[in-house]
Amino acid sequence: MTANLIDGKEIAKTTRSRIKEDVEQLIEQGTIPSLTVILIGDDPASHSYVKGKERACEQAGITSVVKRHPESFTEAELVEEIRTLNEDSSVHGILVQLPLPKHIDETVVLDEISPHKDVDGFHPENVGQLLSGGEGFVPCTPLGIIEMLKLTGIEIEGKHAVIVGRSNLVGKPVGQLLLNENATVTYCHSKTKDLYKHTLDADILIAAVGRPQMIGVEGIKPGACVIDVGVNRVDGKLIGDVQFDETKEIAGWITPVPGGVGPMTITMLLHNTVLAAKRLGRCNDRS
Ligand SMILES: NC(=O)C1=CN([C@@H]2O[C@H](COP(=O)(O)OP(=O)(O)OC[C@H]3O[C@@H](n4cnc5c(N)ncnc54)[C@H](OP(=O)(O)O)[C@@H]3O)[C@@H](O)[C@H]2O)C=CC1
Ligand SMILES: Nc1nc(=O)c2c([nH]1)NC[C@@H]1CN(c3ccc(C(=O)N[C@@H](CCC(=O)O)C(=O)O)cc3)C=[N+]21
Repeated sequence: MTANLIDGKEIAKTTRSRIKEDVEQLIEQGTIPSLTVILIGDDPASHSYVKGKERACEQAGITSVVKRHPESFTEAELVEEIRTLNEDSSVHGILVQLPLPKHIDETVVLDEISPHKDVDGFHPENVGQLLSGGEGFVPCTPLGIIEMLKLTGIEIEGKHAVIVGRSNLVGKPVGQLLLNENATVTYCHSKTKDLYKHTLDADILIAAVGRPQMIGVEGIKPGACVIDVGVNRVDGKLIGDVQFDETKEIAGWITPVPGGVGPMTITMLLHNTVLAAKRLGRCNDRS
């Protein structure tokens, strides 16, 4: 059997044209959705991701502003900048590109972003909303994964979802979303013993580790849906966390890298920015 490919690029394209219509409607009503990205330091990968975000905003009609700062930018300066953006009613979404330089405390910074503008969904208030089933912002990569599964028609309810990776950015929130969709969820991580014992039972396997091709075909249940979140640059090429060529022969569904989860992450950033603009617009109407 050869797996069906989940074409993230194509799904992202369709979803982005829907978002663009929403943006046009908002603009007619007098609101131009706007995202500000803060980027510190000169990590080439971060600069390249941010470029991708800028391009996607432009195509969707969303205003994007990138504040680029040198590695020496201080935590106090960053907090001050975030406070100014929180107060600025023309800014709907704020994103601080991670990772931050070592001298800046990520928790301090992420807590400072207004939860109403936190389009990454990293603020504790939004994390709490995700746990309690509230209406906060959901992190983009996990949201993109669920959207892909739904639009592809893959059933989640009652399925065993196994997640390899438990980061705040991807692993934990994607598990919570799958649980909210009535999957049975297992988390694996670096201390997990006998990893494949767990992954071999996965109907839906989410690989979010950041180690090139660490999950081999021997860890895949035939017919499973395999979502590869890993983006690893090896010899100038992008490689996922799953051994794609072998796995695609036995899996039911698989996402490629590149062209899988990545384009959906950016699409959900656009989605969250539009959502923030709609919600903040409503607040301003009331005041
Ligand atoms: N496509 C996209 O849109 C995005 C892709 N990514 C990519 O996804 C990958 C993961 O990102 P992120 O979650 O931020 O990474 P982190 O480094 O924050 O987390 C990695 C996780 O993998 C676990 N892990 C490490 N080694 C092993 C092992 N040998 N066996 C099992 N688990 C292991 C860690 O366990 P422990 O907690 O015990 O340390 C940790 O929970 C990266 O390649 C990143 O580039 C990230 C965001 C968006
Ligand atoms: N505050 C914050 N929010 C994030 O969401 C965030 C972050 N920091 N730091 C880094 C990670 C990583 N990430 C990716 C986004 C898009 C692609 C993506 O579009 N990838 C393309 C390939 C792009 C390329 O060619 O380089 C693909 O997989 O097809 C990948 C990775 C978001 N992250």
